[in-house]
Amino acid sequence: MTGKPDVLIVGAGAIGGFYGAILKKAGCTVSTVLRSDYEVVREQGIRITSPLGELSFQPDHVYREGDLPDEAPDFLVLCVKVLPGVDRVSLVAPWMGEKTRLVLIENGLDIERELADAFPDNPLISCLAFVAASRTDAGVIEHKAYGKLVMGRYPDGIDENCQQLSQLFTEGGINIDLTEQVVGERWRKCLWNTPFNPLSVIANGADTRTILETEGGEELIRAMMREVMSVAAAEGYPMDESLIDQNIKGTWKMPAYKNSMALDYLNDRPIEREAVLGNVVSIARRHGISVPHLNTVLVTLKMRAALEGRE
Ligand SMILES: NC(=O)C1=CN([C@@H]2O[C@H](COP(=O)(O)OP(=O)(O)OC[C@H]3O[C@@H](n4cnc5c(N)ncnc54)[C@H](OP(=O)(O)O)[C@@H]3O)[C@@H](O)[C@H]2O)C=CC1
Ligand SMILES: CC(C)(CO)C(=O)C(=O)O
Repeated sequence: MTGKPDVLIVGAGAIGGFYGAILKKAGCTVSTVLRSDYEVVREQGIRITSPLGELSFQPDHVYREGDLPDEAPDFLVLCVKVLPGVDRVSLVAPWMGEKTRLVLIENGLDIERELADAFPDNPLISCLAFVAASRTDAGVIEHKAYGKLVMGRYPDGIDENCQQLSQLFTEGGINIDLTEQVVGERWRKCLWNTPFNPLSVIANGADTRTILETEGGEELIRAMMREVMSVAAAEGYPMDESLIDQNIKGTWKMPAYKNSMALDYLNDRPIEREAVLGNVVSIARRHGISVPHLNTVLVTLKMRAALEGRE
């Protein structure tokens, strides 16, 4: 016993492994539920290279689906990709206790609702990760840069659970922005992800530079951003137009970068098309808002997936 909370990471890939390491550094007991990396992580732990220094760690327990922990964790941190074939409710259900706080570190819009409905009595903390990390081999994670988390209670507010988790991440060396409006923050993050991630896949895994430097590329991104903004506003999360310029300028300043969806596509893994793009188009439809650029990208991705036998 460390006196610090027990944390269970479900889906310890790039994000789960990295943020699990931060919580371990903060003194928490950190266990993992793994699938394909189970044997390797049991033997060798999670190896991480990072500009933050040594973060590699051996999880306190290494589980796989079907195992049952002796005690439910204080925090269950879910970091699997949000994919149509992945039943996240069934995945976490066996590990949830009465007092377990459920934490999501995942991309996408409207991804909390099904978990909030399934576990109405467990506090739900939703987080957005601003980090560049990837899993380069089984149990091996490369953290390249950044790491900030934006965090709030779902659907809104900041409670003592958020404060406690935020404190732990801070102790582990990560910057945290606590927000009263985490859903609004998801829209702000998707202002970037919803155009860039799917477009990089259509462009065969293109990086940010290629997208912006291609004639018409920046214009296309701006048009998609405007559509995301109009849907967000209809949902009650208006954003200032200047955010588009800020995002574009910030991206020009970054070195060429392949986002997580581009990496999934290039590594032949399923992409989070619905969580990042499809849900935005569905919400637009509900409000009767026309989003022709987003819809074109969505339908094109579906065609590609059909041709490539991806779904
Ligand atoms: N990587 C990044 O830089 C960023 C990622 N994000 C978001 O974070 C989330 C996680 O992404 P990331 O960590 O990159 O993804 P990874 O693919 O690296 O990790 C996901 C992990 O979940 C595991 N998993 C899936 N299903 C199960 C299961 N049934 N039981 C146990 N483990 C399972 C996978 O195992 P297996 O190998 O068996 O599939 C894998 O280890 C996504 O929503 C992503 O969009 C957000 C910002 C940046
Ligand atoms: C913001 C960014 C680009 C990395 O933090 C991301 O969310 C992704 O790679 O999907």
